[in-house]
Amino acid sequence: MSLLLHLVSKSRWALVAAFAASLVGGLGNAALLALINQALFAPPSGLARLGWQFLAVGIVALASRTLAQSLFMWLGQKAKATLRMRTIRRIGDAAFAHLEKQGAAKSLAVLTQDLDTIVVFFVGLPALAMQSAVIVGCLIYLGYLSLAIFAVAVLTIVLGMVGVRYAHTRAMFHLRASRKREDDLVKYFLALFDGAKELKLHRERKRAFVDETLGTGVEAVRVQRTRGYMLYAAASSWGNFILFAFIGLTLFVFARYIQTDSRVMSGYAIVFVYMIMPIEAVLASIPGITSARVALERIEQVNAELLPENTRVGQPARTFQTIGLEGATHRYFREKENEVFSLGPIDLTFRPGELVYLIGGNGSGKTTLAKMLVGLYVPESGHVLLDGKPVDEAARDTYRQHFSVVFSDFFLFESLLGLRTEGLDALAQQLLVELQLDHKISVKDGAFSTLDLSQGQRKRLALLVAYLEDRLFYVFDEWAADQDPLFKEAFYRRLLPALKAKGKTVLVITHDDRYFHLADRFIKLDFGQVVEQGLGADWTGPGAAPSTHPAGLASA
Ligand SMILES: Nc1ncnc2c1ncn2[C@@H]1O[C@H](COP(=O)(O)OP(=O)(O)OP(=O)(O)O)[C@@H](O)[C@H]1O
Repeated sequence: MSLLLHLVSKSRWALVAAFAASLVGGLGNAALLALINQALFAPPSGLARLGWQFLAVGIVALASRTLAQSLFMWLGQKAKATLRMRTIRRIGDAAFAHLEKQGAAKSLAVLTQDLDTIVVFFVGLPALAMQSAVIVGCLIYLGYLSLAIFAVAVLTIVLGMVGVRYAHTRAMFHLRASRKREDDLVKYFLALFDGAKELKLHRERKRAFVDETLGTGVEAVRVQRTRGYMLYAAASSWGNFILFAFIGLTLFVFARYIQTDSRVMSGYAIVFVYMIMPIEAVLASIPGITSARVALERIEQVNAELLPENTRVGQPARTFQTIGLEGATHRYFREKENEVFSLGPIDLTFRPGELVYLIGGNGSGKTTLAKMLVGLYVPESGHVLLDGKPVDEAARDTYRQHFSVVFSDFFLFESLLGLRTEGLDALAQQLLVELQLDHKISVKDGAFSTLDLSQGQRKRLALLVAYLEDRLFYVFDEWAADQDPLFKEAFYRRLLPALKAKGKTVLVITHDDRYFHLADRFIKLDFGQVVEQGLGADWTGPGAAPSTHPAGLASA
């Protein structure tokens, strides 16, 4: 709840005003009751005065109710927007390794479900505050009518609360457990889309996934939610029973022993009948409050897991002398297989204008090395070096701005975000022509007209974005893998040398051994270790003899 208090403390005056308005509204309702009771026994001459009072109190009650509802609604939406931006910022600022480990499902569940639960709670607050005020007002009126009855009423409330509290503790357990399962459900919902092809092509797989994996999860959430809400229903019935027991005892037992006149008796009757609805409403709102509490816990937990990097915003240097790794290591622990993949220790240095190929078999650690080099992974031991100096946490974000990377699992945004070059559209359009994408896409105000492209075309577009970023160090992770021979040829023979000629450092992760000789040097990885290094010209493996004959294109 501390998060909620922190949130509302920023709008504390609105909150105070909302509660005050609710209180006035609720007390106004109780005052209307008292006036009705008075009117029943007032002489005709006193009715006009009571009528005016009734009208005035009625208007005040209505106005305060409207004000309270509007304010709580406003507070609810504000809390949602603030929490949403807070979570979005947390995700944006979190270390890449944390994001990769946590996956999207947890945060997605927070950004959608949990935030909505909190708004529902706020929307329900005016009713809750007002009904509570009505109950308080009714109790005060009861106390005014008879202190003894008031004491019995308080005793009844305490008794009712003990029962509700017990049910609440049990229900909370079920609601918490069901909320935890929701994270897995969101993950499976995403898999329904991401794995649509695989599911459509295999009926048994789809059946197993939908009926067993998803079906079991959905059923488990249903069972636990139902248990939780049924406990609240039982608590609500208990509350009602206690209330009726109190009314029965007061009217039929205590009234016989306590001196009462008919005005007091009718006052009891009106107040009791009037109190039933607010008490039921308050009891009914408890599950919503609990759900909001569970939602807040999840938001706090996800935010706590996404630790922000403690980086300082600085301008990246326009040049560098060396970028490298010194004794750098990284490990992945694969829980399911109970296996560890270790990369390193790696010692490497890169200089401006160098064209380096990183080669090695599948799973040898090339992508992991690239992620460490560009500052996405922090080496578990050793360092990333910029001009011979270790890059610490504060400098890491600035360090990353040296790189432009097209990963094999790259992502394309719908526009050229963060690029403010003069004549950006024209430059992009020109590159689209060179990459033979101009018949498919156009760029207007930095936005692409479409991203519905083939994988090879999308990669060319990613290359265009990287080119426009105009960074000092380029990394391409198996870029050419999805390209046809002509583009492959253009990539290795024209584009990479052109970048090198511009003084860029280029690290190319590749399996295309027929081009290895074009590198200034190559680095070979095997099982996470550098096993071979040399000049591209000295490459003696497959494709060592450079092919410059056009016939080579066809056989690529
Ligand atoms: N996020 C991850 N969590 C756990 N293990 C991982 C993760 N990413 C990669 N690995 C494992 O680390 C090893 C190295 O992976 P990496 O992607 O660096 O290899 P690679 O040489 O780039 O392979 P490829 O040529 O197939 O792309 C592999 O065994 C892979 O299964």
